[in-house]
Amino acid sequence: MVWSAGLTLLAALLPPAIVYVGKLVVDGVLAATKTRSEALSSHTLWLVALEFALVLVSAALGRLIALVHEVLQARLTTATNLKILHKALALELRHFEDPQVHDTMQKARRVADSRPLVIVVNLFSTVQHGVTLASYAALLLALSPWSALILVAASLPAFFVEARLARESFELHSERAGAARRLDYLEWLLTRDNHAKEVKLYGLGSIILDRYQRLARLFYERDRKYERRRLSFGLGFGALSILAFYGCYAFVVARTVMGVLTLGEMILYIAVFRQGQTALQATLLSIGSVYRESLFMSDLFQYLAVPTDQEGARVLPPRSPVRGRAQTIEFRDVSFRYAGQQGWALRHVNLTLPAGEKLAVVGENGAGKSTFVKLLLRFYEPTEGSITYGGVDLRDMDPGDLRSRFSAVFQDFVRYQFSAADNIGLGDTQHWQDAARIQAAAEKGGASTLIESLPRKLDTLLGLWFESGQDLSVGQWQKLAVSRAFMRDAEALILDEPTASLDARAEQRFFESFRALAEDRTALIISHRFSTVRIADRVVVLHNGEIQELGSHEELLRRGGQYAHLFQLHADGHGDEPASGRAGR
Ligand SMILES: Nc1ncnc2c1ncn2[C@@H]1O[C@H](COP(=O)(O)OP(=O)(O)OP(=O)(O)O)[C@@H](O)[C@H]1O
Repeated sequence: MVWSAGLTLLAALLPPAIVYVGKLVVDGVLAATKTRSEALSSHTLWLVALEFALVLVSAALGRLIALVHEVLQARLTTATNLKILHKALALELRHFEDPQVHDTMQKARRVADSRPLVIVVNLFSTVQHGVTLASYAALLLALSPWSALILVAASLPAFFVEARLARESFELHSERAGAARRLDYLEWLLTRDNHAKEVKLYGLGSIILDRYQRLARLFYERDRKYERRRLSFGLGFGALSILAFYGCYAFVVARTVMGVLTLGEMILYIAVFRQGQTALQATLLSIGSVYRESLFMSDLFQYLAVPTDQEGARVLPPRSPVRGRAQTIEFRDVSFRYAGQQGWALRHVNLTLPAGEKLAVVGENGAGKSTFVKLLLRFYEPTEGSITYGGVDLRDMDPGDLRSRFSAVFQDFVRYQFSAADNIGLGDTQHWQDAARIQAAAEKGGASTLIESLPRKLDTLLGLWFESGQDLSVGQWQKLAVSRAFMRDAEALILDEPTASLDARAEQRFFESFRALAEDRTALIISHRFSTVRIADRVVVLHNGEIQELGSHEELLRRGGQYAHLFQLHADGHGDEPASGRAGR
């Protein structure tokens, strides 16, 4: 920035100096031809050399400034992107599920690439052109204050129109942020590997492409209309400034013919007027540009200002149950409604999980199982009621502290396109490079045979996104996700359909070892599979967000309610014996 400022200031002073030396040259030539003086002509030649040197420096300065700006651009873009990413890390889950926040984030990311630099550069060039302009103005005022006034008056309307168009362009962009995101989505659908199968099988290409084209055409039409308006204004006001220039030109020529001005002065004034006009327009354009870009930058600031302080603890210092052992978890009359939704996702949930209990959560699609987990991890707060962990209200705990006590295998676990070691190690950021721990976790998660079969064992890069990556089957990825969950020495485990993609043998092994692996940790298992559910101490059946039944597998079977009914259906469909004796415990 300092380099840019210094060089820009220097560059600002050069054009008037060059013009002035040009005037001295003309005057020198006239004087020399009149007097035929040797000394005068050699003096004039030195002036030409000086002008040459100044032009050379000016050209070099231009290149140097461009270099400084390149460097600044690279640093500014990284810095802005880092800010955006830091903010993304601070966002809460509810933000990621909010289309408005997505729009804001999208707009902020578009701003990050070039706009910050454009503002900096234009601020400097405003100063540069301003300084050049001031020096021209000083020269011009000596000729005629009127011509200076005309110069300014002829440029102002263009400036105001430019500012107005800038606002229009910004509004245009803001309006269509949602549509732009849809366009990105369609593009993403057509270009990502995991969509290719369906797109090809169902022949979706033309439908998606058609939607893309229709949206893109809409954008194009609006852009064209806007650019046409800009052009017509530009032509009109351009003609006005040419008129002003030639008016003054005629005035200066007349004064020279009358002998009031020397030829050198005439050349000086014409150059000053022409370049002054250019400098003034450039100044106004830079100001307009700073204005337009700051409108766009407001998107970035709006995104950075998305409030994320709702996650903090209610009390300071936050309360924290003793670490290192399982704690009682209690839902006290918890009801929850997603923002903007009418219906309740959970209603009057009362449930106590003693430390170390293994609880299965079952229920049909949309019953509220995932919501239950989201509340427990404090991704959301109950609309009514409260949840306690080790007797402490979750709202009084630091969310980082709370989450560090849990391990989880989510239904939509992540497939990190990193090495196999990273895929497991990232489950515990404290020890993520500890090979012995990774091996042990792989063993627990049933991934050790898989890792042995990989060409570079734990160092094998997984996924097909990068060169030499090795893709895995869904079940193999799931084994890594389960291993990742065992990386951390957690107090509680959350397993959302942990065996959904495992083969029969792997599933069997998981059941057999689950109790030993879970040890005395509290565990929450969400599943539609009754074979999985039976390894739990108790089962809670959710229905429309409410607890419908609660008890052990055997109790619920005996009760003959919804659970027994579903179990029977499942057994009929799968040839499973509804015999309680086969329960995992
Ligand atoms: N982010 C969200 N915003 C608004 N409503 C939501 C959101 N997530 C879930 N819901 C609604 O809340 C209710 C409970 O959803 P939840 O995801 O907890 O069900 P689930 O039991 O986990 O279902 P599944 O077995 O299909 O995974 C559903 O009616 C669902 O439509």
